[in-house]
Amino acid sequence: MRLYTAEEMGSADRAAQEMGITGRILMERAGVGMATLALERFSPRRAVAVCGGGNNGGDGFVVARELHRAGVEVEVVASKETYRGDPEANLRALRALGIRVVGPEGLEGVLSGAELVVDALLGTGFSGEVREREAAMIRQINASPAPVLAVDVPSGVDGSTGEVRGAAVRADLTVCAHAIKVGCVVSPGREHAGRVAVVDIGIPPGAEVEPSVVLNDAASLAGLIPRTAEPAHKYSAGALLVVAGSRAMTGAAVMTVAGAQRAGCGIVFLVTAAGAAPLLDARLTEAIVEGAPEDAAGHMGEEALDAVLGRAGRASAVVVGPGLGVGEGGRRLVEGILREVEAPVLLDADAITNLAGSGALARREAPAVITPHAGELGRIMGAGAREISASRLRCAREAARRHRCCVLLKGSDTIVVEGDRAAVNPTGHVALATAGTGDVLSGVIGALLSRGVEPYDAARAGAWAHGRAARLWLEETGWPAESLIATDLLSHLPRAFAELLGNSPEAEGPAAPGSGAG
Ligand SMILES: NC(=O)C1=CN([C@@H]2O[C@H](COP(=O)(O)OP(=O)(O)OC[C@H]3O[C@@H](n4cnc5c(N)ncnc54)[C@H](OP(=O)(O)O)[C@@H]3O)[C@@H](O)[C@H]2O)[C@@H](O)CC1
Ligand SMILES: Nc1ncnc2c1ncn2[C@@H]1O[C@H](COP(=O)(O)OP(=O)(O)O)[C@@H](O)[C@H]1O
Ligand SMILES: [K+]
Repeated sequence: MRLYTAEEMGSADRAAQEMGITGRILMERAGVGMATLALERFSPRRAVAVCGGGNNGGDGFVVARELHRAGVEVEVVASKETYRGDPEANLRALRALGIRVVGPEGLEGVLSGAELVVDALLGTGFSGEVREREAAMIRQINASPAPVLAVDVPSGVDGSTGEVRGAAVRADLTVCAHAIKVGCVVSPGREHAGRVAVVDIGIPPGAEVEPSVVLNDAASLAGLIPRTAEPAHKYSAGALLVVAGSRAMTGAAVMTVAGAQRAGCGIVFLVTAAGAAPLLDARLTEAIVEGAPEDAAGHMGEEALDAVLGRAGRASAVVVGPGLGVGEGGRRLVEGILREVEAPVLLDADAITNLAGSGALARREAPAVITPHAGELGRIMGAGAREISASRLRCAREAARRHRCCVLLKGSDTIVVEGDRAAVNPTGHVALATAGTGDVLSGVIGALLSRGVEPYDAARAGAWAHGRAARLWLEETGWPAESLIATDLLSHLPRAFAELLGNSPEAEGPAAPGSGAG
């Protein structure tokens, strides 16, 4: 599925016009397609179309005309006094049909009794902060009890970034012309968009441009995860070292290791604080657990580095961080790992926090992935979680550039960035907002790294499978999303991976003796 920024959509639009498909044709098809969806999804008897002064408003005029033709009682609010070009022609058609058109001052009146509001105030031509006049209209739309269908992008949301500065429409359904706009899948825009649909507006294939952000769907991940090839042994299937846990925090290490095992690792080593090792050894039947020196707080510090490096020599990837503990010793441990370990390293949780103010990631030449949530990213970017959350795509890109690594920024829209590449994951679910799911994710991505998958692809595939596992659990149990606990993901990760691998475990048949991940 394609994602476009405003600029990319503009390029495709211009290319289409150069091929003789006029803006008027595109607008007509957009409006007709959107009206069809409005009728299908909402069956309104009374509708209001709130139309701005640009082409987004022009689309809205076409939607209004089509709804009227289908017998819906329609009223139109036109935000500008004078229109030009295609929007003007479409507005004239409304007037000729006797459809009532009022100015912004009439909005409140027409909203009462509406069964659908079509939000065509601002589209991809908008960025920055909404001016007060339009902001007041947006607040009125949001105060109306009627469902809202947003044309192309919810008004007030930056279509290229998902950023919202000030007022923005909260839609139930956003219908994008030709391609989903990036701002409809990146938070906070994502939360404003509601469900997202696309209508074909007749852009010919030759007019497509290369998108700068991709939707991390199953199709884009096809073929990226290798099966374990014969002749195989447990090391060739992927050997992961997990450096996690502290005396008072053991569950995080369990979930990271278990996530890695279910994502196909042949062997998982855990180096943990000495005080946590006996308990973790008992709980992790298949893993090889080693206790390393700990400080008075029960955290591993620089003294644990020898144990870590000893094990790292046998591992094809390393995950550091869950339950590690925060402090100066932990910082030196993480810096030592980044300096000494050649294999891909994934940093999560406290390992990221420990690097606040450190240049160790940027200095590292070998591959690295970090998997922060907004708060953790803020710590290594010298910013607050709110600042990160307001500009997620920009901040993830900036972090990847500054720290020279692959960045997976967690959230409802999990974003993966490396260099110029960026992907937004669609499988996330609110059910994942529960303690420990991030630990499972770092184990899953670590497993993929250990199996030789490139960092950017490992992060994308891991995020996809992690979200998909939650959805499979919801489908299978029928239980409320709130009841999911992180370890529930473990039993559903295999089915999520089966979908990515393209064949179910049953279809594969029983493994021959001596094959598969040990
Ligand atoms: N491209 C395509 O292929 C196709 C595009 N299509 C459609 O066109 C849309 C893009 O249309 P667009 O470029 O005319 O811009 P649009 O979103 O209507 O915004 C301009 C209006 O917003 C206003 N405005 C701006 N900033 C503001 C602010 N801060 N605060 C308040 N107001 C502000 C600005 O006001 P002005 O500055 O002019 O006073 C002007 O009135 C796109 O989303 C899709 O729906 C389809 O028809 C088919 C093919
Ligand atoms: N509302 C949400 N929708 C989708 N995914 C979410 C949501 N909230 C959290 N997640 C996902 O859940 C995981 C939480 O990770 P994290 O915050 O590190 O938790 P923990 O440290 O407790 O494991 C991340 O993968 C994140 O993307
Ligand atoms: K809109």
